[in-house]
Amino acid sequence: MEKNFTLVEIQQVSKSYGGLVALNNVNLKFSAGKIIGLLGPNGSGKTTLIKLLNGLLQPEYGQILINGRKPSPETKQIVSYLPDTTYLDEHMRISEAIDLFKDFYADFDEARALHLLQDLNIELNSRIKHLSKGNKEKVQLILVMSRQALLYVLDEPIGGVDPAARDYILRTIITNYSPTSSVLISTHLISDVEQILDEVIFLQYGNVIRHSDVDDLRIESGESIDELFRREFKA
Ligand SMILES: Nc1ncnc2c1ncn2[C@@H]1O[C@H](COP(=O)(O)OP(=O)(O)OP(=O)(O)O)[C@@H](O)[C@H]1O
Repeated sequence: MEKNFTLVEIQQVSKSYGGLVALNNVNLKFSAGKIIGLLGPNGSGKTTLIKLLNGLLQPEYGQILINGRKPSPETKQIVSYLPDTTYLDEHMRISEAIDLFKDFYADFDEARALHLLQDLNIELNSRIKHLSKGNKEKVQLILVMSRQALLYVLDEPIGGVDPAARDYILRTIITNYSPTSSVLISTHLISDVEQILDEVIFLQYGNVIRHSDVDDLRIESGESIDELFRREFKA
């Protein structure tokens, strides 16, 4: 598969909850080999877009294609998704969660997961429910990033993680993904994450107001992405 082929196409997608428009005619294309930041104020539609990509919600209008296919059980085999809530059974031990991922995903790299857990001093025998909030997040992210997926979709991956571990995790994200895969990261921790981003999407009231190359945007605005975000979305 070539680098720079279109991995994800979001075509004229709208989604409402009752009368509230959460996404309004969203058009986006993601190429392979990119780390893309999905940024926007609270309630701008980031999680809604992520749930649509993962087939947890259906668009009212438009369509989404991932590697040419609509979100489905087939695309789950190529999309590795970190939700914004705990997805593991809290009673499980970490070793059991690893077994679960091994059973579920043919692309799961157990050796990689074990190596990352060891680097972050996380005990395999611990039960998920006994972990601190930050360590729980680390475990979930490690499992998701240990798949050899085509698309990683990470909804707020480092909110509860301490700054030192954040840097380690961000480095892990850069070194893990291959030139044919892409990473979509939704986050409010822009200054931490912007160092690894290739592209950025700004959402506001369900509309895409920017989708730009990060270096171009920095040169054009003379600001960091964090500064630009704060200025554009000033309350
Ligand atoms: N299940 C739901 N039922 C009704 N409204 C919803 C539901 N989920 C989201 N919304 C509304 O849709 C809009 C977009 O929400 P969404 O969670 O996608 O935003 P977000 O950008 O991820 O926000 P945050 O940064 O706070 O996580 C908001 O106005 C929210 O209140």
